[in-house]
Formats: sequence, structure tokens, C-alpha cells
Amino acid sequence: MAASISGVFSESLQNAILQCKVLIVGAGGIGCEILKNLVMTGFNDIEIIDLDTIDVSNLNRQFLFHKQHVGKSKAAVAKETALTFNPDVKIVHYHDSITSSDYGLSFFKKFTLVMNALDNRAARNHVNRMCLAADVPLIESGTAGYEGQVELIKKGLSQCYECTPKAAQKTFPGCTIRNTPSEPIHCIVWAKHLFNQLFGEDDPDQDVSPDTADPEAADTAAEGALQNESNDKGNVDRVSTRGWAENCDYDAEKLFTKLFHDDIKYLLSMDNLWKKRRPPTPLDWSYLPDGVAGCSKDTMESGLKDQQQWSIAKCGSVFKEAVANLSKALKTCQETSPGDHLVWDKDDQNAMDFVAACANIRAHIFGIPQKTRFDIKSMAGNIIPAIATTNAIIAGVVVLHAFRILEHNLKACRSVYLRLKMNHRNQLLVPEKFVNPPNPKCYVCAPTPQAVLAADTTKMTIKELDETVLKARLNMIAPDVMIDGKGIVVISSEEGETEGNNEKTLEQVGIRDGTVLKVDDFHQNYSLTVTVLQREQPSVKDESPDFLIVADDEDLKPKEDITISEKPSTSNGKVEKVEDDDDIDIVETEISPSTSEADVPKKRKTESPTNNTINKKRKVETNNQHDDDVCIIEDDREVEKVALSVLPAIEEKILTPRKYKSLPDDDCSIVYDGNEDQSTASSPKRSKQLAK
Ligand SMILES: Nc1ncnc2c1ncn2[C@@H]1O[C@H](COP(=O)(O)OP(=O)(O)OP(=O)(O)O)[C@@H](O)[C@H]1O
Ligand SMILES: [Zn+2]
Repeated sequence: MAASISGVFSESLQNAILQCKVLIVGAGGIGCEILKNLVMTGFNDIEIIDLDTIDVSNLNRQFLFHKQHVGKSKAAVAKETALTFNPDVKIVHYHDSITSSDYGLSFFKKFTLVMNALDNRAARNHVNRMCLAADVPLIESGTAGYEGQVELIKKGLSQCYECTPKAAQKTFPGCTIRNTPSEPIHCIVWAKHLFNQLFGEDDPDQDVSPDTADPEAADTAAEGALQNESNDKGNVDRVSTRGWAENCDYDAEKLFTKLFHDDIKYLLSMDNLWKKRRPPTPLDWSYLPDGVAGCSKDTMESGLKDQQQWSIAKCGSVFKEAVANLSKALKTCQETSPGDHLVWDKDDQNAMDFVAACANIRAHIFGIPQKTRFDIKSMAGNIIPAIATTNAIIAGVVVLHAFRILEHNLKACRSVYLRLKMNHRNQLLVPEKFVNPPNPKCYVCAPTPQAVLAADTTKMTIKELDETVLKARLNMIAPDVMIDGKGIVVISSEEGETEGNNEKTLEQVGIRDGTVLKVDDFHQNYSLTVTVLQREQPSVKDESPDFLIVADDEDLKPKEDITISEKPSTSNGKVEKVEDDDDIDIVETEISPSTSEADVPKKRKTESPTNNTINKKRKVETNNQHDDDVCIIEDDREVEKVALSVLPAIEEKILTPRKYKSLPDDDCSIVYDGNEDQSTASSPKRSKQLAK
């Protein structure tokens, strides 16, 4: 096959293609296309890894897979089909997660280059860190609908995947979900929480009952009556929703009456909430309306079944049937393993019916437009359609980047964005002006990565530090934490060593204001110095985050107005600096490649790590953490925040004057130290330090 590219590629590129060894991470939409491209252009030493098996829904675009392959390993079948195009290629496949400790530094060092074709942030973060540690070029790619992007990640030369903060998960205040929904999505989130309360994993942060701690409801007339029943978290301490449902044997009418009548009446008694809002209308199970506001019977029943508008009466019958089926399924699964629960899945008919019916009933109660089951599925499942053509275009650009890398022309590997519409230069594929230099304050690829944690050391427990800060916020997999200067290990990634600390507060183990922590994740060959700052925990009624990750205490003070250019939305959490943009220019900073080489012995773990989910206290997540192919920053302020942290080199004189407003509090945010000298980018290698 390589012969067929003679005359197209230079001889040196042909040789480089023949000699290189490539890793493809992910054999989904983009991965299949990349594999086909590589095999067809003469690459003959390829490894591919994917943890998943083939699903029917993959077949429309993952063309290496066919009906008979459903249920089989994606990596194995991708290899098998690709070999039919060119049987001489050496392809090794792994049916496994790339985050497994089996794929350590020496595994990554084998490759000339790595290509990511993933669909989630956790895996991308991990491969990013591994490729930085192994100093192997990584081509990162992603698509979302008609949009896509490709970027090179090369240590010392370009930004890494974590150089810029990613768009925050869209969250809604708990009281909006529980008390005052105003959009369909609020009702959908509430319905998904209700599913978990009744059939799924019980999560106190997903309470669906009226929130009496809602600051807006304060001084309400009915307060006395309500507060007698409520605890300090605003949850009404009656029987739990699950317990109540079990007691009434999941009787649909009783459940409906509690959720859509009694609880609504309860909400109505919180007068303050309805002074400026339309009050909700409790529903009576025996008199459910059989029309939909603004819809004739014909419109309700036209179109595909999934796209029909349900009346509230129909929602009631769907609710009844779904509750019966789900409670039966729950009983069955608990018979085999007591304490087990159901997991919400958009593709499970009963689970989806339940959420669609409940969301629409609640929407009706609050005067919010109803949605079809189809729309609710797409919102609840956070579905962005995957488009085969987008994947194919992006995979093509990935392989073009690979050619540039093999030609040692890395500076030509500028990030490329595939756009929905042509720009004024008739470009659909828009390249950046140059390879984005690394952010010298990046907490991952800076020579000595540093961060400051502002938290209440008297309240935050070691377990929270481990799970919420280090794993969920800083994307570590198996961190070890040592108090610098004292040599005390407070968190060990080895089982059985520091579990006794879990429930202790930071203060109780000797972490106070000013304490410096040395954090190492040997699994990722990653070290970080974290300085702790005491910050009082916000009160329950305060919406601000429990902790912040910042660079220094200056960052905790309110920001002054800063002039910043107005920029369009971005991909992958970055400010887009594209060629067609004439009102902004970037001053390229020459950053010498770091000499750092992570050569510390790796501590091996026996089990694949799992991803931990952030335990948000007051906010409710709507986005699926896993869908993270292209991050579009929708909020202008978020763009400004990114711009502030990543564009230190923008010359002030060329910026369009604009006021910089103070940012809303995120649950946690990374702010880089504005005082840190950029020259640190070329300072000596970051030191790896054993935490014990
Ligand atoms: N940690 C991981 N290790 C290896 N492969 C992974 C890992 N995480 C995700 N993947 C794989 O990356 C691929 C991404 O492909 P794609 O975005 O097309 O998703 P998909 O799961 O095939 O499609 P959809 O999400 O639409 O059903 C998937 O095949 C997925 O299994
Ligand atoms: Zn970085």
C-alpha cells in the first residue's frame, strides 16, 4: 500500500510513515476514520485501544463495524476490518481503558506519536499527562455535531490539553430545580433526580422535595409550619422519598399525589416565592387534562410516536406504567443483590418514559412549555448528534498533522477548527495563526506545576481533599499527598495506608493556612505543589463554592476592571485566535522546549482507577461529564476568563477596549498567578518526589 503513495508523498515522508509506530486511543467515530486513513496511507505499525464493545447505535457512522459485530470489542473488530483494506499492516489491539495502569510511561514511550479519538475529559486529561511525561507528540481531536477541532500537544512547544480551563459544567441552583423551575431543562433535571430518588442511587444532593432553605422563601408566612419539619439543609425530614414510595408499594396514584399535588401545595405556602412569579398549580390524579396548551389534537398526534406531544392525561398513564415496570425491575435486581439499584439510561424505555412524563407534568404545573419525548431524551441524555462527515473531515486533518510531525515540521501543526458555516474567507476549516505556546502557569505542563487551594481547613475532610479537589477538580487518578517539610503522608494511593485520615479535617492532620502539600500521581507521572489558604466555608445559604483553586490570595480579592478584547466563542475551552480575525493579534513568545523528562520510577497499581464524580453541594449538574468532544464556551464572561489566563502575551495596545466584569463564582476555578515570571517556562525540569 505504501507504494501507492509514491509520487504523492516525498520519499522521506514515505520512509517516516513506514518506520513510525502510532497509537490510536479510541475506536469510535473518529478512531475508525483515523485507522482507515492510516492503513490506506501506508502506516504499517499501529496500535489501537478502546474499552468499549460495539453498540447498534454506532453502526451509522463507525463504518468498520457491521450488524454482526454488535457486542464485540471495538478495537478488535476495527483491527479485523482495517486488515481487509491492507493485510500487511501490523495492528495490535487492546480491549481496555487507556487509564489502566498497564499502560504506563514505557508503553507511551514506544510510540512516535499518539492520536486521541476519545469522547471524555477524564481519558483526554490522562493521555495528555502521559504524553507530556513520555514526551511523545499527541494529536488531540474532537467533534460535536458539525463542529470539530484538531490540535497538536507537544511538550514545551504547544499548549497541553489542560493549559486552558475548560468550560464549566452547566449547573442550576438546587432551589431552582426544587422550588422555582422556569425552563423545560429544570423540569427534566428534577425528573432525573426523582428517578434516582425512587429507583436509583440515593444522592442527598438530588433531593426533589421543596427546599425550605431557599433564601428567597425567607420570612414566608408558612415558614413556621415548614421549618418545624425541615433540617438545616432545607430537606424536609419526613420519610425519605424512597422509603415513602416503598411504604406505599409504589402505588402510582399515591406517588403522583405526593409529588404533583401535596408537594406543590407545600411550595405554594412559601408565599415569597410567588410574589413575582406565576404560582404553580397542583394537579389532581382524577382530573388530568387531556389537551396540551397551544396544541390541537391533530398537532399533538402528528409525526413520529416519539415526537408527539403528550397530554397530561397521557403523561399520567405513561407515569403509571413506567412506575410499575421500574419498581418491578428494582425488586428483581434487589432479589439477586440486596441494596442494588437501577441506573438511569436514556435508552431504557421505562426510565426514559418516566423522566419524559414527570418532566412534562412538572412543566405543566409551573406553566412551562412541554416537550416531546424525543426532545426530552436529547436534553436529558445531553445528546449532540454525531455526524459521520464531521468525523471523517477531522480524522483527515489528524492524519495531515501526523505527516507534518513525521516531517519534523511541528510548527505547521496549528490547531484547526471545523466550523458550521464558512467564514468571510470561505473557510470551513479555520487554522490558528501559529501553534499556541504552553501556558507557563499551567498546573500540568509548567516546569514546576503549582496551585493554591483556598478551603476551610477546619471543615474540609481528607476524603473531600482526595475526591473533590484532587481527583474531580485536578483530574488526578491516584494521588499521594505529603505535607512538605514534615514528611507526613496524609493521603496514600496504596490501599490500607491512610484510610484512617478520611474523616479527619485538614486541620486535624496538620494542614493549616500556609501549609504546602506535595502531591504526586505516579500513575500519571505528575507532581503538583499545592499551597493551602484558610478560607471560611460559605454558609448553607451562600451560593459560593466550598473551595477554590487559585494561584495566590490576591486572586481571591474582587477583580479590578481589566481591558480585554471581545472574542467569539471558542472550541476546547480556548480563545480562538483564527486567521480571519483582524481585530486581535497575538505576539508569539519564543519558549524553549523544556528539558524535563519524567523519569521517576512508577508506582504500579493493581486495579484500573475509576473516575470519581464531583460531589457538588449546592448545584446540580446537567451535562454528562463524559461528553466533552468540543467544548464551546457560551458565556462571554467565561471567554474573558480564559483569555485572561492564557493570553498574557496579547499586546495591550491592540485590544479593543472593553470592561471586564467580575466573574460569577464557579464551584471551583483555576486562576493562574499573574505575578509569575513567564521565563519559568524554560526553567529546569520539574522534580518528581516520592510522597513517602
Ligand atoms: N478510557 C478510555 N480508554 C479507551 N477508550 C476509550 C476510553 N474512553 C472512551 N473511549 C472510547 O472512545 C471512543 C469515542 O468514540 P465516540 O465519540 O464515537 O463515542 P461512541 O461511544 O462510539 O459513540 P456514542 O457516545 O455516540 O454512543 C469510544 O469508542 C469509547 O469507548
Ligand atoms: Zn499545559
